[in-house]
Amino acid sequence: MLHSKNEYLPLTSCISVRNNLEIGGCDLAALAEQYGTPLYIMDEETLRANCRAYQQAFAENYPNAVIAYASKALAVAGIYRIIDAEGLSVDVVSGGELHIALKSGIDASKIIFHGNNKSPQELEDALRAGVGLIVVDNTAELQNLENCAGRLQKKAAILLRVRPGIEAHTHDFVKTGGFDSKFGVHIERVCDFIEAIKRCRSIDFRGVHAHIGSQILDVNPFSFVVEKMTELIEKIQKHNQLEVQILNLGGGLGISYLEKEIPPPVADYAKIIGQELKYHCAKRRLPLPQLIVEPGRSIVGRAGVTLYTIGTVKDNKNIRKYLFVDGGMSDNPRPMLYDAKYTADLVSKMSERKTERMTIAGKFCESSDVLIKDIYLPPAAAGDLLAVYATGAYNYAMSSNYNQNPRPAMVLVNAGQSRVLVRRETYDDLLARQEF
Ligand SMILES: Cc1ncc(COP(=O)(O)O)c(C=O)c1O
Ligand SMILES: N[C@@H](CCCC[NH3+])C(=O)O
Repeated sequence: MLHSKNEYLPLTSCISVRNNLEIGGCDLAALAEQYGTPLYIMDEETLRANCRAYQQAFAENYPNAVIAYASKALAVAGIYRIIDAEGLSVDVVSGGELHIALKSGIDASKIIFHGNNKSPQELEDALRAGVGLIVVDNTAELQNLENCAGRLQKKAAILLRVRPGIEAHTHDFVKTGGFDSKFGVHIERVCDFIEAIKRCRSIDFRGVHAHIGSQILDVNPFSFVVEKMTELIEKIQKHNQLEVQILNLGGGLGISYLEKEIPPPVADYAKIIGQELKYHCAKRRLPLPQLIVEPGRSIVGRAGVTLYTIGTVKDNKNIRKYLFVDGGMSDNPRPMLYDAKYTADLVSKMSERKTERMTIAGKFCESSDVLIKDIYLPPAAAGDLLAVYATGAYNYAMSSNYNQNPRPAMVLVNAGQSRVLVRRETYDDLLARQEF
């Protein structure tokens, strides 16, 4: 059965007239016939609803806020277009993401450019394009940017990335705000760094940025970071006599991957940030800054489902029963990298009892190529379709051609229609950049 309150399901999930799982008005078995598997499916309604939830929550709690989609989660032209149509700005983290965003029609002034090691070429591309903000990570980068902007006779509007010393409860590899992190400038050294910024003729300091981690399922770390950053803003205004116009708090709000995992609603996240920011600014007699938040996962994660075909059912008697699918670690490396958990259903057995404990493994030549360990499903057979939920973020974005498997196609579904956002790679694509 489908419990529509399960937050890992796309909003449009239901059972089709053919008794299969349906998303965006499209029967998943029909999508498998039309496009083949593995297949990434993106539900437009869920994606738009997530954008609107952010817009509305901040309009109600802190209207001077910009929502910038962190496109590292899924940097695909058709997705950028929807994000843009919903009125969000965009955060990019490489020349490649910048290129796709610009080609997708995103106005450069709505782009925020991140990265801890931007190359001189990337900085030049960003300046030439006229991106709205560049987030400076370190001294060498400040110097490169100053030189480049001077050469181009441009002024670079920047935020300074700060390492605030806050560790959110999340996997070690997706924490970014602690003092040991590779990102940003230690909060105690920010005022000195800003003195260096003041000596730059082609740099226009606009504000500060902090991002404390990803897949955060508790709003309290966000309230700590607001307190720390307003303390810092006061220090900057006193010590550097510079106005901090913008406070960027990064992204990080988590999503549901499993039934028991319940993320805070976006409304609560916006409320706590809005409340705390107003409170701490009033306490310190600071003007309210413009706020930027950069959600990635919580915009696209729930909208995505990956569809696989089961090839083999292998019973290692008394130990483990495997379902082998036609994808795996190359289309979703998150279980292997972060021990990430997912849940899944058999598309055509949605009403059957889940009586068998299975392990879903991929087709790659690695023992770690296991997508889901110990999931209960109805008895499965070769040819059954498996839908893995909440794969919209950091799946296609982190995919590879390991074992020379072509990447799956991605389709967008809405109101019974489907269209290709990314075509399936071919064997010739695998050879396309190789020389004999
Ligand atoms: C600077 C920055 N902003 C935004 C994000 C997006 O994070 P999330 O996908 O967790 O919302 C990240 C990634 O963690 C990031 O490093
Ligand atoms: N790639 C990570 C999130 C990293 C976010 C980028 N700072 C994940 O899949 O969970």
